[in-house]
Amino acid sequence: MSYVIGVDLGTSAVKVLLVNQNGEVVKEASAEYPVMHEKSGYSEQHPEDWVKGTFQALQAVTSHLKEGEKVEGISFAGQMHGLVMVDESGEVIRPAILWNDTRTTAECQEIVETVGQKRLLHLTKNPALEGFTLPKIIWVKKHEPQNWERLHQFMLPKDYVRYRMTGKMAMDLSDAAGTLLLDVEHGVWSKEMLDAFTIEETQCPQLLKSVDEAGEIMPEVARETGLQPDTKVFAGGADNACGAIGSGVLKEGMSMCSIGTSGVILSYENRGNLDFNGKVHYFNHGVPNAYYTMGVTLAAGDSLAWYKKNFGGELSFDELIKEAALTPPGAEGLLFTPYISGERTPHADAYIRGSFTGMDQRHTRGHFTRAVIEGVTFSLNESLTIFRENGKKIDRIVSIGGGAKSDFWLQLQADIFNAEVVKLNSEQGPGMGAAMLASVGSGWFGSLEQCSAVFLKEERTYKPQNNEYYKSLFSIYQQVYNQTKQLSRLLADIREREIE
Ligand SMILES: Nc1ncnc2c1ncn2[C@@H]1O[C@H](COP(=O)(O)OP(=O)(O)O)[C@@H](O)[C@H]1O
Ligand SMILES: O=C(CO)[C@@H](O)[C@H](O)COP(=O)(O)O
Repeated sequence: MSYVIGVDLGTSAVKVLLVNQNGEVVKEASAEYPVMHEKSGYSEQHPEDWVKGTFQALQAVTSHLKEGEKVEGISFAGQMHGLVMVDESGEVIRPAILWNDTRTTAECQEIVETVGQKRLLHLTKNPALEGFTLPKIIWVKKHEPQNWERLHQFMLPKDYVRYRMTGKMAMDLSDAAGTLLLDVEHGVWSKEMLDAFTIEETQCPQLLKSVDEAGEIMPEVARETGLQPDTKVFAGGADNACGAIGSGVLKEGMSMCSIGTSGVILSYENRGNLDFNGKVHYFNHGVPNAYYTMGVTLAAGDSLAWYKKNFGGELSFDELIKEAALTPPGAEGLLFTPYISGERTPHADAYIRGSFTGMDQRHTRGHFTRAVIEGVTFSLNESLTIFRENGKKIDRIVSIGGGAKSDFWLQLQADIFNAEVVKLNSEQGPGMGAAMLASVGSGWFGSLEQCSAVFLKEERTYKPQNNEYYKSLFSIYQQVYNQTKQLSRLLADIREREIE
């Protein structure tokens, strides 16, 4: 029997899937790692934790292989935008600065002042947002010149893990799109952007397509992970691009919702030369010559994880959600906004912070849990609303990520989105998408479409039931941002004050 492996280097954990030729996940393993928040708005991880976790999880799945069985190909999906800096000898220079780190508001302003908003959108298709990679590079240049001096190349998270397996530095187009240095339409590094910020092209890795081969597994890595040295390694892609592949979002008209640490509403685009005026992210797909647009909630699953850690006691996600399901829709007047790390879509605002509004004597933990889940889903509905207001017809959404483990949350998505929500045989879209890239690269299928016909199976569809009720609540939710914006600004000073 032959297999492929999909690695999803998420923010909360790395998840590794061993997949057979029928697209069945025969073994999966994961390893968690911490996120460090040294200051408000800061979010960092140690790349070594990713490598250790990935190797452990790989060992756990390969130990399942029987005599004569073989992993033919491996590929990667990864949390996007995170800045990994390596020196000439390939050593990591400082911890990675992640996608949900929002320290770079000043650098975003600098980018707009230097290039001009119109030109920036023309060149990169995207606005300057704190989470993207270029502002992080400028921040390091400015605040840590000693680290900048040492930079040989920068990479994104999954590229670093792949580099540690193959010894080759590379980046695929779908992930490079989130750096703000790529000419997204033409799929090349933008010389104008590089020159504007005096970054050498040699400091940017070689660009590959997601399906391209990206080196061979080094012998010592083969020993440590249980992979054979002749296992083919494919470039892979951004977790959302791979999530789209693993959701079957492979043609115009198809959409996905992902609730991982972040939350995403994503829609397929055939063309790379449309103008969304920076309202949504516009990136290269993992499908060759295709694109996608998406809106991002910074703390989607992360809001629930934060809430569980601080207020959930010993309860599991399932147990907490069981309590929430006993409370009525709307949590009897309790509203949550998920801005615990600031926000991206539709409010690109690093200073905004979350809120519970409407707390009442009668409210219990179940109400709070429901409010968190509803608030996150309202936030995603704001992205969906942008798409619909721009003429997209979205009445069917494939849902993936940790949030899709919960039937309650899937039904709530259908109710709030007013669309059919589809759950697939695996909620692990990015890992499945990476496995699909490896299977096409290994020659099992002629295209990702052919692969999806075999690999992806719809398990259940959730139909909207309670949309009218949620519509009125959503209009109240939409007011909270403007009503709390000024308060959040005032509180920012207190958040940032050092404790003596
Ligand atoms: N049983 C569950 N029900 C609902 N949500 C869950 C469950 N388990 C995990 N989650 C949510 O999924 C999130 C993790 O999703 P995942 O896709 O693994 O994230 P990432 O790829 O960012 O590491 C958690 O933060 C949590 O909010
Ligand atoms: O920043 C973005 C997309 O622009 C995030 O979606 C990251 O890619 C992290 O993804 P998860 O860990 O939540 O899957």
